[in-house]
Amino acid sequence: MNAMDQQYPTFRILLVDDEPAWLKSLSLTLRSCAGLTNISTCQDSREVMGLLAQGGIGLVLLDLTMPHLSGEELLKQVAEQYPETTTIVVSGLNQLETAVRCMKLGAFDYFIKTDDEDRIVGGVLRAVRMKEMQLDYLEMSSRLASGELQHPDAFAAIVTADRAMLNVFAYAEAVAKSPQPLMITGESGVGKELIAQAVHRLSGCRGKLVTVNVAGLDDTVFADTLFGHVRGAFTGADQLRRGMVEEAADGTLFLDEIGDLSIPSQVKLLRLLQEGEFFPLGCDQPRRLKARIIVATHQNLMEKESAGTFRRDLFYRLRTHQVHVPPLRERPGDITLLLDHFLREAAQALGRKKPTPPRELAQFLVMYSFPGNVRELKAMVYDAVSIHRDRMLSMESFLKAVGQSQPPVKESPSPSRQNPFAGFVDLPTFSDAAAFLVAEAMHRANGNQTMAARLLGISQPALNKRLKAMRPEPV
Ligand SMILES: Nc1ncnc2c1ncn2[C@@H]1O[C@H](COP(=O)(O)OP(=O)(O)OP(=O)(O)O)[C@@H](O)[C@H]1O
Repeated sequence: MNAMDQQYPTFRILLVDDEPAWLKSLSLTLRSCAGLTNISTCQDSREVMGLLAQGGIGLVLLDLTMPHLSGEELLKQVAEQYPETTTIVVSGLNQLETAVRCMKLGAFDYFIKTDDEDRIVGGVLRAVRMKEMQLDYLEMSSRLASGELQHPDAFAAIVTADRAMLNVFAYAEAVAKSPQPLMITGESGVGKELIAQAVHRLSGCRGKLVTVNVAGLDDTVFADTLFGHVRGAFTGADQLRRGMVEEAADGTLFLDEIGDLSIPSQVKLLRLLQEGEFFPLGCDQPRRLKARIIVATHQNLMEKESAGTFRRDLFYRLRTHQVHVPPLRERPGDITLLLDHFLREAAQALGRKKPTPPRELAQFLVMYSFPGNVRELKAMVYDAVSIHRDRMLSMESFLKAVGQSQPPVKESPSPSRQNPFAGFVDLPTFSDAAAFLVAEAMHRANGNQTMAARLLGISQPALNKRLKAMRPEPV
């Protein structure tokens, strides 16, 4: 056995045959035609199990007619003891029954030595890819199971301590190197683009991250933006235009707002993903897709697919890997962290000292639903910092922002507008009703008097007086 350069693939390919000339010519062919360099050879089939025990071998190519231990017997032993190892038979025997028996024993493929060289090379490459996908999958599963991030620095721009967000990071890291598409879903402003940037960083791709917002692009503009055109492709095309797919070569193409894509553009995108090639307008030479595709949407594509406005085949293709970023209101702990982060960032950007937020601000924000998510919080903080004058940040701009962006009260009568006493047989007294109301407001405001007073529409001193009056007399 002689070890050769350990380069590609990451696992070793072992060629087993008792004819040294065949071993030499096969390894040379695999090296020169397929770029496979991580190859070892073995002339004595009795040594194979020992070599497998040392580890690192992912694929075995074996002959059938060998002295001492036949290829078929060896195949049986490998399948039993190393089922994760892929085996390919390359035999001198052109017998259908033997081939069927080998496949039943678990061989991945069966070739005859007189087969076309291209066929053998193609079969080996198929097995290598399959093995790579298996290893990829195993690595992904173990990373997900461990829950630990190998490169937390890739997510440094994303401020969070939320468990669900950390799970999103673990998943994103696990699939970052996969060539398959990734779909990022979540409400507007939750940080989907930041996740796409982190995945690109983790992918190890040399190329750029190219972002295209596809919302509002009609089909012609979509095709031109993605695929580009050659000079003279249409009237006015006096310059060649490189499409974004080409710009993103060896990198990532991030298609934002994918839920807004028109049906004809969906067909074009599906073709790109299925065939792995595209034609710039006016060009009859296909170009290869060399970019990894990430898409994002705030829409429910499953619903769009049921309604017939999003193609099912594209939907399933795009969500090979899928990650959902939770809305900000579901991660209240992050609100305080993000408030502090944006206060520092805004103060720095505006060349001011970081203001101190009033104590009740964080509690107040936690009660807000943030329809615009982190983007909305960021805008609120920047606005407040830009207008504040004192050392202490005022609540005013936050109250105003929340008042303005709360969704309008629905048409249907809300419970608060119905008469809560209508069903009572015995009415409570005025003071009992007021005490219940005050207790409920304090509960909803998490004990914050300023907030509770706002909910009741009275001043804070007035609320304070009522609270004191409600306290039981000391005995
Ligand atoms: N966890 C976070 N930490 C720091 N900044 C964040 C975080 N999440 C979002 N942001 C900031 O909020 C803004 C919106 O984020 P981003 O553009 O990634 O959201 P999105 O989900 O892609 O929005 P849309 O659906 O509208 O495209 C950006 O300025 C981003 O930097």
